Amino acid sequence: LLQVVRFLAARVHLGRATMRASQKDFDNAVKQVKLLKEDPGNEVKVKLYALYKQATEGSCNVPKPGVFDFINKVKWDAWNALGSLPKETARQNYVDLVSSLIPSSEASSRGEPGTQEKLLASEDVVVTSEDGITKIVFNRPTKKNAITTQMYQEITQALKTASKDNSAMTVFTGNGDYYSSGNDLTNFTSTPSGNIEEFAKRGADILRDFVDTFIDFPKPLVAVVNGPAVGISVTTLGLFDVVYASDKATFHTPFSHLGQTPEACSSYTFPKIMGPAKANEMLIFGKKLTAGEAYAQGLVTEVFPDSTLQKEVWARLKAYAKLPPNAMRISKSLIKSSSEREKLHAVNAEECTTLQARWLSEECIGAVTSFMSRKAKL
Ligand SMILES: CCCC/C=C/CC(=O)SCCNC(=O)CCNC(=O)[C@H](O)C(C)(C)COP(=O)(O)OP(=O)(O)OC[C@H]1O[C@@H](n2cnc3c(N)ncnc32)[C@H](O)[C@@H]1OP(=O)(O)O
Repeated sequence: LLQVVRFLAARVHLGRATMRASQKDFDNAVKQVKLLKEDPGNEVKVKLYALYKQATEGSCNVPKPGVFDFINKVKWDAWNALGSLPKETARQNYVDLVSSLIPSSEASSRGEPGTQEKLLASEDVVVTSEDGITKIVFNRPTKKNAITTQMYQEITQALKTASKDNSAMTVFTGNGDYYSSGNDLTNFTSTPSGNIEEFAKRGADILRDFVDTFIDFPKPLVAVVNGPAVGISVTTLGLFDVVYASDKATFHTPFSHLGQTPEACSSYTFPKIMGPAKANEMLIFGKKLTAGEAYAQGLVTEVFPDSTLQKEVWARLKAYAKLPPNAMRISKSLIKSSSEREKLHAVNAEECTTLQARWLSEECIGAVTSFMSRKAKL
C-alpha cells in the first residue's frame, strides 16, 4: 500500500507538468482498459481505480470502509492518497498509465530480457523490440543504406508505432559499414509516371511527414552512428536526443554539390547546436566532419572506438531503458517544449517547399544525372 501511495504521490507531482489529456483521450483509455488482454495485476488496478475516481469525482468524498473490508479499504486508501489532485491531472495520469499498459496493434510488449521481437517485416528497414528498446535499422548495406521512398514511409510508420508501444526509447542504427548514405538518388528517377513535378510534390509531402514524426516523437530518440552518414541521415540527428558515434563515422551534408538545400530542420537546429559559423560551413559548403569534429561541435554526444561501440553503447542503452519511462518522456517534453516543436514544424514546412522547387532545378537534375551515369560520387 505504501508503494501505491508513493506512486500516486509521485504522479501528483508529475501530473502538474503535463495536463494535456482531453476528455476524449480519457474516455478512450477507459475503453482500452476493458480490452486489456492481460491482467495488469492488483497494484496497477488499484492505481487505475484511484485515478479514475479522482478524474471523474474529484477528491475522495466517501467514508472509510471498515477495517475488515480489505479490498474496499485498499481502494479507498489509494483514492484518498491522491488528496486534492486536480481532476485534469488525474485524467492525464490515467491516460499515461493506460498507454503504458497497451501495446499498439503492431507493437509488441517490452518483452523479457534477451527476447527480441520483429515488429515490421521489411527487408530495408528492420524494426525490433527488446529490453525496452525499439530498434530501427537501415538495412540496405549493399547500397550504403541509401533511403528509398518506401523506406521513408516505413520509418515514419515505425516511429508512429514506437511512440505508442511499451518501449522506453527508440534507437536508430545502420547495418554494414555505413550508417546511411542519405536519400537514395534513384528516387528521382523512379517516379512511376516519370513526371518530375509529380515526384517533387510527392517527395516533399513524404519528407514533411517523415520529419514531422521525428519532431513529435515523445520518447528518447537515440542514434548509434556506426559509420559514415550523408545528407538526411545527418540532418535528422539534430532532432535526436542523444547521438553516439563510432570513430569511423563521418558527417557529410553535400547539399550545394547536389543543387539542394538543407532539410530535417537542420537550417534551424544546426546553427543552434554548433553556432552559425560551423553550421554554415557544413550546410552551405558541404564540409564533411569527422566523428571527433562532430563531437566537438555538439552534434554527437560521445564517440566510441569502432571495435567497442556496439558492446559499450548497447549496455548503456539497456540500463537507460530501465529508467521510469514517464519521467523520461516528461523531461523530453520540457526540453523540446511545444513552442519549440511548433517552430520546428514551421521550419520543416519551409524547407520542404524550398526543396520541392530545388528538385526541379537544373543544378539538382544535373547532379543526380551525374551520379546516375557514374560520373560523380561524393
Ligand atoms: C524524398 C526525400 C528527400 C530528402 C532529401 C535528402 C537529401 C540527401 O540525403 S542528400 C545526400 C544524398 N546522398 C548522396 O549523394 C550519396 C551518393 N553516394 C555516393 O556518393 C557514394 O555511393 C558513397 C560516397 C556514399 C559511397 O561510395 P563507395 O565508393 O564507398 O560505394 P559505392 O560503390 O558508390 O556504393 C555502393 C552502391 O550503393 C549505391 N549507393 C550509395 N549511396 C547511394 C545513394 N545515396 N543513392 C543511390 N545509390 C547509392 C551505389 O550507387 C552503389 O550501387 P551499385 O553497386 O549498384 O553501383
